[in-house]
Amino acid sequence: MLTVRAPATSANLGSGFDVFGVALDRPADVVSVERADETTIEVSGAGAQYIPEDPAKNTAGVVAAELDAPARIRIDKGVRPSSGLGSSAASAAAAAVALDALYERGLTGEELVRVAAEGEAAVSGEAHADNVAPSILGGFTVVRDDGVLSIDAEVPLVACLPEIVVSTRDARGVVPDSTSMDDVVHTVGSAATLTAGMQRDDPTLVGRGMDEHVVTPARAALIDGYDDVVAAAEAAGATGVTVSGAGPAILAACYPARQRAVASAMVEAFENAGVDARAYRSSVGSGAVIVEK
Ligand SMILES: Nc1ncnc2c1ncn2[C@@H]1O[C@H](COP(=O)(O)OP(=O)(O)OP(=O)(O)O)[C@@H](O)[C@H]1O
Ligand SMILES: N[C@@H](CCO)C(=O)O
Repeated sequence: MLTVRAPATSANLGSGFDVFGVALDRPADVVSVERADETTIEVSGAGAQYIPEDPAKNTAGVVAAELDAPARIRIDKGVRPSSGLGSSAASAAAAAVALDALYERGLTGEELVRVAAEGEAAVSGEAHADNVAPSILGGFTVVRDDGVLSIDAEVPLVACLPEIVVSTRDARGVVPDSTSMDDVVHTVGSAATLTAGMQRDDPTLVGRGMDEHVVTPARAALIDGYDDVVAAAEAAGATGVTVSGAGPAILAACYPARQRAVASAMVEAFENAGVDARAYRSSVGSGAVIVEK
Protein backbone atom coordinates (compact mmCIF):
# COMPACT_ATOMS: atom_id res chain seq x y z
CA MET A 1 0.00 0.00 0.00
CA LEU A 2 1.43 3.39 -1.03
CA THR A 3 0.01 6.53 0.56
CA VAL A 4 0.14 10.20 -0.54
CA ARG A 5 -1.04 13.36 1.24
CA ALA A 6 -2.13 16.19 -1.10
CA PRO A 7 -3.10 19.62 0.30
CA ALA A 8 -6.10 21.79 -0.15
CA THR A 9 -5.54 24.67 -2.52
CA SER A 10 -6.99 28.08 -3.24
CA ALA A 11 -7.29 28.99 -6.90
CA ASN A 12 -7.68 32.34 -8.70
CA LEU A 13 -6.52 34.57 -5.80
CA GLY A 14 -8.84 37.22 -7.26
CA SER A 15 -6.83 38.47 -10.24
CA GLY A 16 -5.68 35.08 -11.55
CA PHE A 17 -8.89 33.40 -12.67
CA ASP A 18 -8.07 29.89 -13.97
CA VAL A 19 -4.32 30.79 -13.74
CA PHE A 20 -3.17 31.39 -10.14
CA GLY A 21 -3.26 28.94 -7.24
CA VAL A 22 -1.63 28.33 -3.87
CA ALA A 23 -1.13 25.22 -1.79
CA LEU A 24 -2.34 25.50 1.80
CA ASP A 25 -0.84 23.73 4.83
CA ARG A 26 -4.17 22.11 5.63
CA PRO A 27 -6.63 20.50 5.23
CA ALA A 28 -5.56 17.66 2.91
CA ASP A 29 -6.70 14.45 1.25
CA VAL A 30 -4.84 11.20 1.98
CA VAL A 31 -4.98 8.60 -0.80
CA SER A 32 -3.72 5.01 -0.50
CA VAL A 33 -3.26 2.76 -3.54
CA GLU A 34 -2.31 -0.84 -4.23
CA ARG A 35 -2.09 -2.67 -7.56
CA ALA A 36 -5.25 -4.42 -8.73
CA ASP A 37 -6.64 -5.93 -11.91
CA GLU A 38 -9.29 -3.20 -12.07
CA THR A 39 -9.77 0.12 -10.30
CA THR A 40 -12.06 0.33 -7.29
CA ILE A 41 -12.57 3.33 -5.01
CA GLU A 42 -13.52 3.67 -1.35
CA VAL A 43 -14.14 7.16 0.04
CA SER A 44 -14.25 8.18 3.71
CA GLY A 45 -13.98 11.45 5.62
CA ALA A 46 -15.35 14.93 4.91
CA GLY A 47 -18.37 14.89 2.60
CA ALA A 48 -17.77 11.30 1.55
CA GLN A 49 -21.52 10.81 1.12
CA TYR A 50 -21.47 13.32 -1.75
CA ILE A 51 -18.50 11.80 -3.56
CA PRO A 52 -18.99 9.06 -6.19
CA GLU A 53 -17.08 5.78 -5.84
CA ASP A 54 -17.63 5.03 -9.53
CA PRO A 55 -14.08 5.31 -10.94
CA ALA A 56 -15.41 7.05 -14.05
CA LYS A 57 -16.95 9.81 -11.92
CA ASN A 58 -14.28 10.21 -9.25
CA THR A 59 -11.26 12.35 -10.06
CA ALA A 60 -8.91 9.70 -8.65
CA GLY A 61 -10.47 7.00 -10.80
CA VAL A 62 -10.16 9.13 -13.93
CA VAL A 63 -6.48 9.64 -13.11
CA ALA A 64 -6.01 5.86 -12.79
CA ALA A 65 -7.57 5.41 -16.22
CA GLU A 66 -5.43 8.19 -17.72
CA LEU A 67 -2.30 6.48 -16.37
CA ASP A 68 -3.52 2.97 -17.26
CA ALA A 69 -2.72 2.13 -13.63
CA PRO A 70 -5.56 0.02 -12.19
CA ALA A 71 -5.58 0.04 -8.40
CA ARG A 72 -7.58 -0.35 -5.25
CA ILE A 73 -7.86 3.34 -4.21
CA ARG A 74 -8.81 4.48 -0.73
CA ILE A 75 -9.50 8.21 -0.32
CA ASP A 76 -9.62 9.75 3.14
CA LYS A 77 -11.14 13.18 2.50
CA GLY A 78 -9.79 16.06 4.50
CA VAL A 79 -10.96 18.67 1.97
CA ARG A 80 -14.72 19.02 1.94
CA PRO A 81 -16.30 18.85 -1.54
CA SER A 82 -17.76 22.01 -3.10
CA SER A 83 -15.71 24.10 -0.68
CA GLY A 84 -13.57 26.30 -2.91
CA LEU A 85 -10.49 24.61 -1.45
CA GLY A 86 -9.83 22.19 -4.29
CA SER A 87 -11.48 19.06 -2.91
CA SER A 88 -11.78 17.23 -6.22
CA ALA A 89 -8.30 18.45 -7.14
CA ALA A 90 -6.66 17.18 -3.94
CA SER A 91 -7.83 13.65 -4.67
CA ALA A 92 -6.71 13.90 -8.29
CA ALA A 93 -3.31 15.23 -7.25
CA ALA A 94 -2.76 12.57 -4.61
CA ALA A 95 -3.84 9.80 -6.96
CA ALA A 96 -1.54 11.03 -9.74
CA VAL A 97 1.52 11.13 -7.46
CA ALA A 98 0.65 7.83 -5.79
CA LEU A 99 -0.05 5.84 -8.97
CA ASP A 100 3.00 7.30 -10.73
CA ALA A 101 5.12 6.02 -7.82
CA LEU A 102 3.28 2.70 -7.50
CA TYR A 103 3.80 1.86 -11.20
CA GLU A 104 7.23 3.58 -11.28
CA ARG A 105 6.31 5.72 -14.29
CA GLY A 106 8.74 8.57 -13.45
CA LEU A 107 6.52 11.40 -14.75
CA THR A 108 7.62 15.00 -14.20
CA GLY A 109 5.67 17.32 -11.92
CA GLU A 110 4.24 19.14 -14.92
CA GLU A 111 3.21 15.84 -16.56
CA LEU A 112 1.46 14.85 -13.33
CA VAL A 113 -0.38 18.19 -13.31
CA ARG A 114 -1.73 17.52 -16.82
CA VAL A 115 -2.89 14.03 -15.82
CA ALA A 116 -4.59 15.29 -12.67
CA ALA A 117 -6.27 18.08 -14.66
CA GLU A 118 -7.96 15.40 -16.76
CA GLY A 119 -9.44 14.09 -13.52
CA GLU A 120 -10.79 17.57 -12.81
CA ALA A 121 -12.26 17.74 -16.30
CA ALA A 122 -14.32 14.63 -15.61
CA VAL A 123 -15.94 16.42 -12.68
CA SER A 124 -16.24 20.09 -13.58
CA GLY A 125 -16.36 19.67 -17.34
CA GLU A 126 -13.21 21.70 -17.95
CA ALA A 127 -9.56 20.65 -17.47
CA HIS A 128 -8.50 23.69 -15.40
CA ALA A 129 -5.19 22.99 -13.63
CA ASP A 130 -5.12 25.88 -11.17
CA ASN A 131 -5.99 23.68 -8.20
CA VAL A 132 -4.11 20.50 -9.14
CA ALA A 133 -0.90 22.42 -9.95
CA PRO A 134 -0.32 23.77 -6.43
CA SER A 135 -1.62 20.56 -4.86
CA ILE A 136 1.08 18.61 -6.72
CA LEU A 137 3.92 21.15 -6.98
CA GLY A 138 3.28 23.25 -3.86
CA GLY A 139 3.85 26.99 -3.56
CA PHE A 140 2.20 29.71 -5.62
CA THR A 141 1.58 28.46 -9.14
CA VAL A 142 0.87 30.07 -12.50
CA VAL A 143 -0.64 27.75 -15.11
CA ARG A 144 -0.88 28.38 -18.85
CA ASP A 145 -1.48 26.08 -21.79
CA ASP A 146 2.26 26.17 -22.53
CA GLY A 147 3.49 25.44 -19.03
CA VAL A 148 3.28 25.64 -15.25
CA LEU A 149 5.55 27.53 -12.88
CA SER A 150 5.76 27.27 -9.11
CA ILE A 151 7.17 29.93 -6.79
CA ASP A 152 8.00 29.20 -3.16
CA ALA A 153 6.52 31.95 -1.00
CA GLU A 154 6.18 32.72 2.70
CA VAL A 155 2.89 34.63 2.96
CA PRO A 156 0.40 34.04 5.79
CA LEU A 157 -3.11 33.15 4.62
CA VAL A 158 -6.47 32.47 6.23
CA ALA A 159 -9.02 30.27 4.45
CA CYS A 160 -12.47 30.64 6.01
CA LEU A 161 -14.90 27.87 5.05
CA PRO A 162 -18.63 28.45 5.71
CA GLU A 163 -21.14 25.61 6.09
CA ILE A 164 -22.71 26.36 2.73
CA VAL A 165 -22.17 24.70 -0.64
CA VAL A 166 -21.29 26.31 -3.96
CA SER A 167 -20.46 23.93 -6.79
CA THR A 168 -17.78 24.87 -9.28
CA ARG A 169 -20.21 24.28 -12.12
CA ASP A 170 -22.68 26.81 -10.66
CA ALA A 171 -19.90 29.29 -9.89
CA ARG A 172 -18.54 29.05 -13.42
CA GLY A 173 -22.03 29.74 -14.68
CA VAL A 174 -22.04 33.28 -13.21
CA VAL A 175 -18.72 34.35 -14.74
CA PRO A 176 -19.38 37.12 -17.33
CA ASP A 177 -18.68 36.20 -20.96
CA SER A 178 -16.88 39.48 -21.62
CA THR A 179 -15.54 42.57 -19.90
CA SER A 180 -14.20 46.08 -20.60
CA MET A 181 -10.64 47.02 -21.45
CA ASP A 182 -10.58 49.07 -18.20
CA ASP A 183 -11.27 45.89 -16.24
CA VAL A 184 -8.67 43.94 -18.23
CA VAL A 185 -6.05 46.61 -17.43
CA HIS A 186 -7.01 46.60 -13.76
CA THR A 187 -6.80 42.79 -13.57
CA VAL A 188 -3.40 42.69 -15.28
CA GLY A 189 -2.10 45.28 -12.82
CA SER A 190 -3.42 43.30 -9.87
CA ALA A 191 -2.01 40.01 -11.18
CA ALA A 192 1.44 41.54 -11.68
CA THR A 193 1.31 43.05 -8.20
CA LEU A 194 0.29 39.76 -6.61
CA THR A 195 3.05 37.85 -8.41
CA ALA A 196 5.65 40.39 -7.27
CA GLY A 197 4.28 40.03 -3.74
CA MET A 198 4.73 36.27 -3.83
CA GLN A 199 8.28 36.65 -5.12
CA ARG A 200 9.08 39.10 -2.31
CA ASP A 201 7.09 37.36 0.48
CA ASP A 202 5.20 40.65 0.81
CA PRO A 203 1.65 40.31 2.24
CA THR A 204 0.82 43.93 1.34
CA LEU A 205 1.52 43.40 -2.37
CA VAL A 206 -0.20 39.99 -2.36
CA GLY A 207 -3.28 41.48 -0.72
CA ARG A 208 -3.37 44.44 -3.10
CA GLY A 209 -3.04 42.00 -6.02
CA MET A 210 -6.20 40.15 -4.98
CA ASP A 211 -8.35 43.09 -6.06
CA GLU A 212 -10.42 42.17 -9.11
CA HIS A 213 -13.67 43.59 -10.50
CA VAL A 214 -15.13 40.94 -12.84
CA VAL A 215 -15.29 37.36 -11.51
CA THR A 216 -15.10 38.09 -7.80
CA PRO A 217 -18.18 40.31 -7.50
CA ALA A 218 -20.25 37.87 -9.54
CA ARG A 219 -19.32 35.01 -7.24
CA ALA A 220 -19.50 37.01 -4.01
CA ALA A 221 -23.25 37.15 -4.58
CA LEU A 222 -23.38 33.36 -4.10
CA ILE A 223 -21.83 33.55 -0.62
CA ASP A 224 -24.09 34.65 2.27
CA GLY A 225 -22.32 37.26 4.39
CA TYR A 226 -19.45 37.81 1.97
CA ASP A 227 -19.28 41.61 2.26
CA ASP A 228 -19.42 41.50 6.06
CA VAL A 229 -16.68 38.87 6.18
CA VAL A 230 -14.45 40.95 3.92
CA ALA A 231 -15.02 44.08 6.03
CA ALA A 232 -14.31 42.19 9.26
CA ALA A 233 -11.13 40.61 7.86
CA GLU A 234 -9.82 43.99 6.68
CA ALA A 235 -10.67 45.62 10.04
CA ALA A 236 -8.68 42.84 11.73
CA GLY A 237 -5.66 43.58 9.55
CA ALA A 238 -6.04 41.51 6.38
CA THR A 239 -4.10 43.00 3.47
CA GLY A 240 -6.48 41.50 0.91
CA VAL A 241 -9.56 39.26 0.79
CA THR A 242 -11.19 37.37 -2.08
CA VAL A 243 -13.25 34.33 -2.99
CA SER A 244 -11.24 31.10 -2.72
CA GLY A 245 -11.53 29.19 -5.98
CA ALA A 246 -15.17 28.94 -6.96
CA GLY A 247 -16.19 29.53 -3.33
CA PRO A 248 -17.79 29.51 -0.83
CA ALA A 249 -14.50 29.62 1.08
CA ILE A 250 -13.00 33.10 1.44
CA LEU A 251 -9.24 33.67 1.39
CA ALA A 252 -7.38 36.46 3.19
CA ALA A 253 -3.73 37.49 3.15
CA CYS A 254 -2.17 39.09 6.23
CA TYR A 255 0.95 39.54 8.31
CA PRO A 256 1.81 36.82 10.85
CA ALA A 257 0.93 38.96 13.86
CA ARG A 258 -2.62 39.52 12.56
CA GLN A 259 -3.40 35.96 11.35
CA ARG A 260 -5.24 34.78 14.46
CA ALA A 261 -7.30 38.00 14.68
CA VAL A 262 -8.22 37.83 10.98
CA ALA A 263 -9.34 34.20 11.32
CA SER A 264 -11.51 34.95 14.35
CA ALA A 265 -13.03 38.03 12.73
CA MET A 266 -14.00 36.11 9.57
CA VAL A 267 -15.65 33.29 11.52
CA GLU A 268 -17.51 35.76 13.73
CA ALA A 269 -18.76 37.74 10.74
CA PHE A 270 -20.13 34.57 9.12
CA GLU A 271 -21.77 33.57 12.39
CA ASN A 272 -23.36 37.02 12.69
CA ALA A 273 -24.76 36.41 9.20
CA GLY A 274 -26.25 33.14 10.46
CA VAL A 275 -23.66 30.87 8.84
CA ASP A 276 -21.41 28.50 10.75
CA ALA A 277 -17.81 28.58 9.55
CA ARG A 278 -14.30 27.45 10.36
CA ALA A 279 -11.00 29.10 9.55
CA TYR A 280 -7.71 27.49 8.53
CA ARG A 281 -4.65 29.56 9.41
CA SER A 282 -2.01 28.65 6.86
CA SER A 283 0.89 29.84 4.81
CA VAL A 284 1.69 29.01 1.22
CA GLY A 285 2.31 25.30 1.62
CA SER A 286 4.20 22.45 -0.01
CA GLY A 287 2.70 19.99 -2.49
CA ALA A 288 1.79 16.31 -2.48
CA VAL A 289 4.10 14.00 -0.54
CA ILE A 290 4.43 10.23 -0.23
CA VAL A 291 3.81 9.48 3.44
CA GLU A 292 3.98 5.66 3.30
CA LYS A 293 5.53 3.19 0.88
N1 LIG B 1 -12.27 12.58 -5.18
C1 LIG B 1 -13.19 13.57 -5.13
N2 LIG B 1 -13.19 14.46 -4.11
C2 LIG B 1 -14.12 15.44 -4.06
N3 LIG B 1 -15.10 15.64 -4.98
C3 LIG B 1 -15.10 14.76 -6.01
C4 LIG B 1 -14.16 13.73 -6.14
N4 LIG B 1 -14.43 13.05 -7.27
C5 LIG B 1 -15.50 13.64 -7.82
N5 LIG B 1 -15.93 14.66 -7.05
C6 LIG B 1 -17.08 15.51 -7.30
O1 LIG B 1 -16.66 16.87 -7.40
C7 LIG B 1 -17.55 17.72 -6.67
C8 LIG B 1 -16.72 18.77 -5.96
O2 LIG B 1 -16.09 19.48 -6.95
P1 LIG B 1 -16.18 21.07 -6.92
O3 LIG B 1 -15.21 21.54 -7.91
O4 LIG B 1 -17.58 21.52 -7.02
O5 LIG B 1 -15.71 21.42 -5.46
P2 LIG B 1 -14.25 21.69 -4.95
O6 LIG B 1 -13.29 20.92 -5.77
O7 LIG B 1 -14.21 21.50 -3.49
O8 LIG B 1 -14.19 23.25 -5.18
P3 LIG B 1 -13.15 24.13 -5.93
O9 LIG B 1 -12.88 23.39 -7.21
O10 LIG B 1 -13.88 25.40 -6.13
O11 LIG B 1 -11.98 24.25 -5.08
C9 LIG B 1 -18.29 16.88 -5.67
O12 LIG B 1 -19.64 17.25 -5.68
C10 LIG B 1 -18.09 15.45 -6.16
O13 LIG B 1 -19.31 14.98 -6.68
N1 LIG C 1 -10.50 28.59 -11.59
C1 LIG C 1 -11.55 27.68 -11.16
C2 LIG C 1 -11.12 27.10 -9.84
C3 LIG C 1 -12.12 26.24 -9.20
O1 LIG C 1 -11.59 25.85 -7.97
C4 LIG C 1 -12.85 28.47 -11.02
O2 LIG C 1 -12.77 29.53 -10.42
O3 LIG C 1 -13.89 28.01 -11.51
